[in-house]
Amino acid sequence: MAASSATYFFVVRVPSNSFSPSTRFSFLPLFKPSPSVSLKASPSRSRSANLFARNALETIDSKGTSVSKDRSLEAASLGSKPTILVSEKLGEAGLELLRSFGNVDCSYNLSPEELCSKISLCDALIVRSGTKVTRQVFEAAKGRLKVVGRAGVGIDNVDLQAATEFGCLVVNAPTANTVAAAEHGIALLAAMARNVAQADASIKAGKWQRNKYVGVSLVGKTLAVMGFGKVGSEVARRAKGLGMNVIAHDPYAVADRARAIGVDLVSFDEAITTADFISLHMPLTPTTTKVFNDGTFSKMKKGVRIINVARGGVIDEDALVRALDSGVVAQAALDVFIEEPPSKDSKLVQHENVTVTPHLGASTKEAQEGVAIEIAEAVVGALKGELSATAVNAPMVPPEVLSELSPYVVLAEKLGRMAVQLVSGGAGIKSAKVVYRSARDPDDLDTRLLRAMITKGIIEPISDTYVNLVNADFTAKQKGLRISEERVVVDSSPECPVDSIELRIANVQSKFASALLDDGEITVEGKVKDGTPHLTRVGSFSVDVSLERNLILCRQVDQPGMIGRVGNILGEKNVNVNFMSVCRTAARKLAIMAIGVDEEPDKETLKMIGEVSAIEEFVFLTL
Ligand SMILES: NC(=O)c1ccc[n+]([C@@H]2O[C@H](COP(=O)([O-])OP(=O)(O)OC[C@H]3O[C@@H](n4cnc5c(N)ncnc54)[C@H](O)[C@@H]3O)[C@@H](O)[C@H]2O)c1
Ligand SMILES: O=C(O)[C@H](O)COP(=O)(O)O
Repeated sequence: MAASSATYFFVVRVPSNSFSPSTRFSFLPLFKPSPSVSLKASPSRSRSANLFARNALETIDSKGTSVSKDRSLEAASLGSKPTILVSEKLGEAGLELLRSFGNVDCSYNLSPEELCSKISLCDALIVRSGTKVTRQVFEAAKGRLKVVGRAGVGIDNVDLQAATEFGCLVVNAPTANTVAAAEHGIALLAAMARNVAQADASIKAGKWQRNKYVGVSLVGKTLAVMGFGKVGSEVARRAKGLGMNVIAHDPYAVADRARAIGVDLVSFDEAITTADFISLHMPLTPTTTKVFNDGTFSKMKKGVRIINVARGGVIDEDALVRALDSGVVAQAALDVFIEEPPSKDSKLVQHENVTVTPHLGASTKEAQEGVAIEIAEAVVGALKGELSATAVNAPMVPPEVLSELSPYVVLAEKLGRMAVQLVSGGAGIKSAKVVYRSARDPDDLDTRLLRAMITKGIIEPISDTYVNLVNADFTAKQKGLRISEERVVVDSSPECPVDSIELRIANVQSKFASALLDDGEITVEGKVKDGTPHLTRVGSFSVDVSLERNLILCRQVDQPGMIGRVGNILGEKNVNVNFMSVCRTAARKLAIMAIGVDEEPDKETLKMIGEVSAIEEFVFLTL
């Protein structure tokens, strides 16, 4: 049954007015309008959506969720625009941008229950550090939530694992508040050294305590910056300007970058044992949690002063109280706490040698406007299907790579969809192999996107799981599907990233035996021609048919009149043929006919095709 690859084939291009090839590429089609509503919104619906946006803004700062607000959210969520829930205060410029794209509901101070009850009506959620985006939130979203935007840097309040499992992209705004946070760190450093907060409180209480509030000087002192990233390096730069000797500890920082601003990178122990001031700027991760504890405080210079504008959780707060009481730590200035807000009777907050601010690091007008724009752009881009440069739980693919790979991404998904439909009982697929033929060096071809789309193509037709670049690998693992990849360097133009993609599925039965190679693997291969994905091989049969909507594959005994006979059946049933390709092993021997059709033929039409005597087997595939 398998034909040699040296086959004859010819192609009939059937002009069709009704078909318009899909030109828009979207690798992460995150927002899909509600299926219950027509995509062409009536003018009245557009008006009500705009009205909704206005109403929503009027809910700012309202505690709790009024019935009328949720009704408008429900109404808007059915429309053709995405619904974006903003759960903490966001700069106006960002809100404007969001409103120009979707329905925006600003509901602040939601309880966890209120957030969970709203979230299934929302396509995107924008938070700052005050909203905990837990697994329960993703569960309650029932698959609708596609993007979480963190208007700021730290994403420790978002359950990233759960986001990934639910295919929800998380993006942050990592740059716009850097300077604000660094300035706040310096403000706390200076205020602490000169007892500004304590002296202010004292004088307001009617006292005049000049001897009590004698401070310490900064010039000539050693500052250890723990975490030499964006904020840490800006703090270091400013501290140098104050005449401090700055050292830094960061296991991942580049020494040259530090040296360029006159900072030595040192070990953790050297940093904490030599510093007079220690300023914390690392993220909260399992490794940094409570990294400042009884053990580490005991190694510090007696009388050290600590500033924390990073995350409360990097310090064991009880241990810090002990270190302050014993005098090992002379003073601390804290903007962040394990629990926010901290309890009123927190020993740490109430300690006389502690200066506190309520997580104000990013709170300047300038930073908040910048963050709002940065996050709004990222969320809108993600909803449009673009990959954000600030994606936290998805591989970052540079825009130029993305645009180059875009037609191959479509091809990859269609090959996956095709292959799974060729398997009888598709759910039993355990492994798939993808072979990329390319003139490029394997290191010069990023296939993560292609692999994700093949996974999407294989999984989506046989399950209700939504697959995208975020959750593709996770979902494949969950379903017990192992995707292996092979790259074959071929002699073609390196201008073109991929010459062909071949997908093989082993250890399965096929409902179209001609799709099996001699080794028993279902094999389909495709290429991109003039920007359009084409099927170029099924099993060992060469074909050439553009992968557009629906495809009928027939194996037949080659004889005159076959194209006409099948074409007539389809024509009589008003099924528009847009492409046809026939490949045969030799004249009057076996042939494979691939027919692209715009409409899905009904069962009767397919039965009639099957009854054509020369047709040995056929399959209908939806792409
Ligand atoms: N208080 C605020 O309002 C405020 C504002 C902005 C940022 N932040 C927080 O400040 C921190 C830093 O922000 P950023 O924008 O500079 O982030 P960043 O990612 O640019 O820098 C973090 C640095 O920490 C380093 N790091 C990671 N693990 C470390 C470890 N174990 N020891 C030492 N260094 C380690 C990383 O290599 C990185 O260079 C984050 O926790 C962020 O959430 C707080
Ligand atoms: O990580 C951050 O960006 C800061 O902690 C700012 O948090 P905020 O947005 O809640 O002010």
